[in-house]
Amino acid sequence: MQDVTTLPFMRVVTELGPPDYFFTEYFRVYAHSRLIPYILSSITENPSGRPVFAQLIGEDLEALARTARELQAYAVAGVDLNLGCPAPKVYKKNVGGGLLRDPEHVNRVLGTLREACPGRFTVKMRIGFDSTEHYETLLGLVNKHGIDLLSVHGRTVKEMYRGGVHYDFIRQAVQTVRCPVLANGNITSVPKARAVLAVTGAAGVMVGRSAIRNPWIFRQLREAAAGEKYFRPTLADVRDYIDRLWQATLRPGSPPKRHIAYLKKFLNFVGQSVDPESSFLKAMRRAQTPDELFAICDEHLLADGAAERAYAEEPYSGVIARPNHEGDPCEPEQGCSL
Ligand SMILES: Cc1cc2nc3c(=O)[nH]c(=O)nc-3n(C[C@H](O)[C@H](O)[C@H](O)COP(=O)(O)O)c2cc1C
Repeated sequence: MQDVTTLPFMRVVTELGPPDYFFTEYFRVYAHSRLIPYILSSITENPSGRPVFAQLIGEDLEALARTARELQAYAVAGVDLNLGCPAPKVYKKNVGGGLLRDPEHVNRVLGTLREACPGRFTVKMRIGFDSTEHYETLLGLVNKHGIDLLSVHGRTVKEMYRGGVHYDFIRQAVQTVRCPVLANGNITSVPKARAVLAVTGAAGVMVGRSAIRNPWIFRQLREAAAGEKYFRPTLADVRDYIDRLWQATLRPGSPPKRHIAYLKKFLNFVGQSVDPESSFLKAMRRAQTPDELFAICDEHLLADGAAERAYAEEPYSGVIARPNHEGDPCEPEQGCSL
């Protein structure tokens, strides 16, 4: 995820229980693009010991092939193509989710990247742009080009992040393609993952936003899959997570105000499971200094017996991470805002 699954966040998740695989935020690929060093560092300095796939977004065949070849010099588990980003600035350039309107060009892109990737070549896609009319054709292309792994976010681009996820379409992918499929979209907890795996028959799940809210989710999923009682964090664990995030994302010389703003993006998700009245969220959004922010965290997560309270497994209903900012999580020109 853009501006989230950075090296510092990978470090924190690694400490708390990493996923089986990571996917980098995407490298933008165009005629004169270069591999961006800070994204590359999540591959070269990957602290997790888990495989990491390098994700690309683009539509220029020559540039995609060149980039895929360049990546072979690094310890990547494979190259992943983004066919899902719903940000208008992105899809208007006919990349990410925008490419789903043009299966013929997807065919060329997949053919080019398949040829350029001697190792694994994987695809992350939504189920269509504004309808699912090309979905079957796109799944056929996944088979035609021998894609090694397909992750499906069960919404169209135009649906952004609204409404339910169409898990029946993920099931259709599982029944159609020859490679393993990861189900993506609103995998919020162990019970939700179990339900989605049962409905879709997918080989696994891909977790996005819930990893920000609940970085223990990968550990929980692994423990549950092994038939063990899985870890249930308390609010004290959440307080510790916030400390880790703060430390990991500190940049020398960066003004505290900027750092607070960055951390608040994460806390917007974290707050969804702290209390049903959004008291923590409302308070932390007002914090101006690190001292204020940490005092608010202490008050809501540690004081008066809060420390031992369970962190809710699901987000509280009606507690939203990004009020007045529906959809559009990616503003790649400015970096990405959550
Ligand atoms: C802030 C943010 C950044 C994202 N960046 C990417 C990205 O770079 N590549 C990608 O494939 N998906 C990206 N996504 C989409 C997620 O990977 C995922 O498909 C989507 O959020 C639905 O899954 P979830 O309900 O588990 O979050 C991003 C999502 C968010 C919220």
